[in-house]
Amino acid sequence: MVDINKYLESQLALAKLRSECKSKKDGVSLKSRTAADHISKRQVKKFAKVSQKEKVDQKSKLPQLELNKSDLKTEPAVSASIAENSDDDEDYVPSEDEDETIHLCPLKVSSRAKESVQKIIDDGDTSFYNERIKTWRHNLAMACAGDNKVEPLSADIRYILNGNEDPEENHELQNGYLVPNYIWKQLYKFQRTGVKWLWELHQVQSGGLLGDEMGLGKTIQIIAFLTGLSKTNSGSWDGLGPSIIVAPATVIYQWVSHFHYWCPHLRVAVLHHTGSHSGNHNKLVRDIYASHGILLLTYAGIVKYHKEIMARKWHYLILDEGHKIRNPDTQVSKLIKKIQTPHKLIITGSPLQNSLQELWSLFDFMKPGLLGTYNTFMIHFAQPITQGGYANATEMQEATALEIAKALKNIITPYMLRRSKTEVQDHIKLPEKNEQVLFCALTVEQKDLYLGYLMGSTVRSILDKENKYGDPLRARVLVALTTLRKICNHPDLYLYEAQEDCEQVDADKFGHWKRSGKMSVVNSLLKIWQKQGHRALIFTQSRAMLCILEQYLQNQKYKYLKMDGSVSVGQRQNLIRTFNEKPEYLVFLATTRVGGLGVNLTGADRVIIYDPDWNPATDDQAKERAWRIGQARNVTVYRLLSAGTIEEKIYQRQIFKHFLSNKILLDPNQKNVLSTSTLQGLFSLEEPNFEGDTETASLFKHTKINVSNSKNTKDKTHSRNDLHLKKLEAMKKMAKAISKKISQDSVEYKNNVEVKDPRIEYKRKQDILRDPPVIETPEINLVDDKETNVPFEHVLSELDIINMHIKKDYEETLIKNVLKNTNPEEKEIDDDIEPSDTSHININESSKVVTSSYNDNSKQVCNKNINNIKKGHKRKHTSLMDEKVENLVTVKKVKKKVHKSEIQSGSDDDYVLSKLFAKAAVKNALQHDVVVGLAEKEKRHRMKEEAEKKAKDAVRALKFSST
Ligand SMILES: Nc1ncnc2c1ncn2[C@@H]1O[C@H](COP(=O)(O)OP(=O)(O)OP(=O)(O)O)[C@@H](O)[C@H]1O
Repeated sequence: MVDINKYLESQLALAKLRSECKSKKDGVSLKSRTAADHISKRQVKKFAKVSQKEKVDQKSKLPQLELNKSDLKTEPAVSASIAENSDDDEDYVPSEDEDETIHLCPLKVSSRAKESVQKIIDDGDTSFYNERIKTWRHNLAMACAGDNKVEPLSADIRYILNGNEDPEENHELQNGYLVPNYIWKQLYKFQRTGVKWLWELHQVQSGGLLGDEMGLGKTIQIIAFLTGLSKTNSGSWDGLGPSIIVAPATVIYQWVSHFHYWCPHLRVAVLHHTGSHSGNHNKLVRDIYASHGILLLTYAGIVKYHKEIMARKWHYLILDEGHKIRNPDTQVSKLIKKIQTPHKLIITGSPLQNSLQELWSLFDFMKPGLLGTYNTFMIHFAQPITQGGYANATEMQEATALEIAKALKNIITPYMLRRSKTEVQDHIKLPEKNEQVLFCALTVEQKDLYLGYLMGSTVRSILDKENKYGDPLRARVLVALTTLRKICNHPDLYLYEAQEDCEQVDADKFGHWKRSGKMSVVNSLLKIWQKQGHRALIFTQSRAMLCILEQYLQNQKYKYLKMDGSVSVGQRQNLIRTFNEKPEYLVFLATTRVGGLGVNLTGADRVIIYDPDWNPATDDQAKERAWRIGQARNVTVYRLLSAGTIEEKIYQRQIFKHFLSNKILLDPNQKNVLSTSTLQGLFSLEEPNFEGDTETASLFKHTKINVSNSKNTKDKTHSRNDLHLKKLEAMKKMAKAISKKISQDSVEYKNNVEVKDPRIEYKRKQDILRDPPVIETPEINLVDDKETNVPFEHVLSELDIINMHIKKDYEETLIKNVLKNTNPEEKEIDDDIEPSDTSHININESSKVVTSSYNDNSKQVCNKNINNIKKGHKRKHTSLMDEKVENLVTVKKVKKKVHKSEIQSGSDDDYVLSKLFAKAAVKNALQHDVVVGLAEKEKRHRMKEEAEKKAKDAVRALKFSST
């Protein structure tokens, strides 16, 4: 006889298995798998194209970058050929082009960034230049005559208005070099040293690198020096001859405005299609050359106008952000090195970014031969120093690296002047800067998509040891990493790519901030900062992400300005000026590449680096836009990283590069920390360890920020917050226990009372087991929207938090159920809960009242809440819950009163962090400065002698190679 129960059981088990397989293959959802399949198919097509192109390139003998797995173990560097072919991925690919570009965003974001701003006009147009000079002379004469209402102001006019008499007065340095007093007196002491150093280099006709940290006034030092030359009637040009300054597109007009202010008599023209010159650009070059003026070009401009430029011999060639020629193989590097001039200068705050090869390229421009031939330098210097930097280096390798790094430092020191902000702090008195790395949790959707893609065919093909998928491995790695980074930023960046062309984008849902862990953090930060009166810069690598952020800012009605490649080069400086001058703008939103280099954005005192770059210098440059001369308020920088993902690996890689760079530029004894990463490691999703730390946080444990223990913290806020957290945890545990009990009770109860049919009963049991009551983690958001006069911090008791922020009224239902289904024998519900911080709920069947071991106050609140629930009273916020507005505080109308003490940056930051931790949006925070500046002086004497010998050999080899 067939046992009907057994049959049903097996059928149910089968059905369950099928449905599980269908919905969650390999632990990811169907949606995730479908998206990964779509994307992988497209990517395969792309690889085929790249592979084809590489074959063609090989045939035509174009410069090739070698591809092998060991390369990728250390860095997934990018080849130009790949960049050209991966249109969709160009956001994350280094590029020189900062000119107009298209948006890759499906949203139509109305651009409020296009403010009507006045354009800076260069001296390309001769009549305009003559007019400007006339006005300046007139104003100067008026100022000398005592009129103090002249406009526009230049440095010399201001000097007169400040009570000085003679604008022509000069300060004389050695060998008759003259610098006008109106500039000299304005320079900080270290800047004067810079001008003297430039003059020394000039006299021996040597090139040099001015490498002061970002924001210390390199531009002013160069302008002061050139002004001095123009006043010193000596040399082959009898003063200053025609000169070229090459600069990133975003800052060429910044140069114009600085020249007009500091050195109004010089003619400064922009050779770019946005410049004021009309007619033939050859004529402009001729005019500027004849008038001993300054010609400003972008790096792309060098390629465009190289024939006109190379046809002449120039007095000075200055490369602003000269690290742009760090790759010796690019066309622009090669062309720049061919321009005829005896005086070459590089200005950059990031002279060494990725590898020592870059240093070689910079010196090859400004001091050819100093570092020998490329091959000799790489073998005798770059390789041993890099090797010694890895965590798995032998003691011998470390000692050798140390000595060679010292030798290299000695060689380059005379031609490189670099001062850090710390060194000159006594002069410039910069406010404090606090820099933190926030490890943000992925949302459930992001995690699902991330894992789905990791299991997809693109990643499988990369990790396949036999590599049966064929070349190009590098292209596949790059594309896969880029895809993962998109998921980390926002799921829609990935899903949009995965969908079919004909599918419509739902503009309401697309890019919603709640679907991205990092955007949720941005949302909290901006709310808090707006209340605290801070203003923020937000940098992201990708234009599509910029678009999503812009849409978010518009939805939230924040005032912002936006700058990316689509903003005309001629308008960028004005946009920056508008932001600095108008405090009503809360946010300046920019792509790291366009807005992160060379510009002054001191209007902001908060910076968010939304996504990390492989190259730490890119992020460093961006964050320094706010923390520079001219900044009066303390600056806080947050780098956002998705915990456990590729972004953590990028950050670790950044730290390694910092060590490498510091070894040469600062301290050869820099300690190494990281091992080389593997492909396997890049394509994984790390879970936090047993202590809840992310991989990086556990590596740099000593720099971890413990909000509750932080010294500067406002004690009250923290202890209160700590209390909330503990109680929240306790409440969560309690909720779990109650829920468990309810399901048990209800099963038992129904078993006894209702159920007759064994098949129905079995099915019901299975359903409960398959779909246990969902324990919603109470999501909290401590930031309020509405206003009352109740102090913000005092409003939220722990019960309020639970009651206010739970989803779908879970807790209310839960308590109601408990009241209905209490078990007299069950006293202590949860053994895990510690007596000190918990509410051991005793359930009294007869009275059906929940009592707890809270203090009286809490008890009252609790009872009041329960009574309210019983009476069917709902809090005001429930109406919003009904509208399914999750994550928003809707409870009480609260006005955040900003305490004076909170205005101090330190406590502000701690306050902000405590909020972020409380919401569990941030898993860990590290003090970035400490991580990077970790320079334990580990002297390794044992092998010193041998290492020194190797270093001497290296220097000898280098000298030999350059003769
Ligand atoms: N001596 C000075 N007097 C007044 N302002 C100064 C002085 N030196 C620098 N500044 C101001 O400091 C800011 C930073 O200067 P600048 O842009 O030249 O820095 P930088 O070193 O070139 O930075 P970056 O490497 O980021 O390009 C500018 O706003 C500049 O006007």
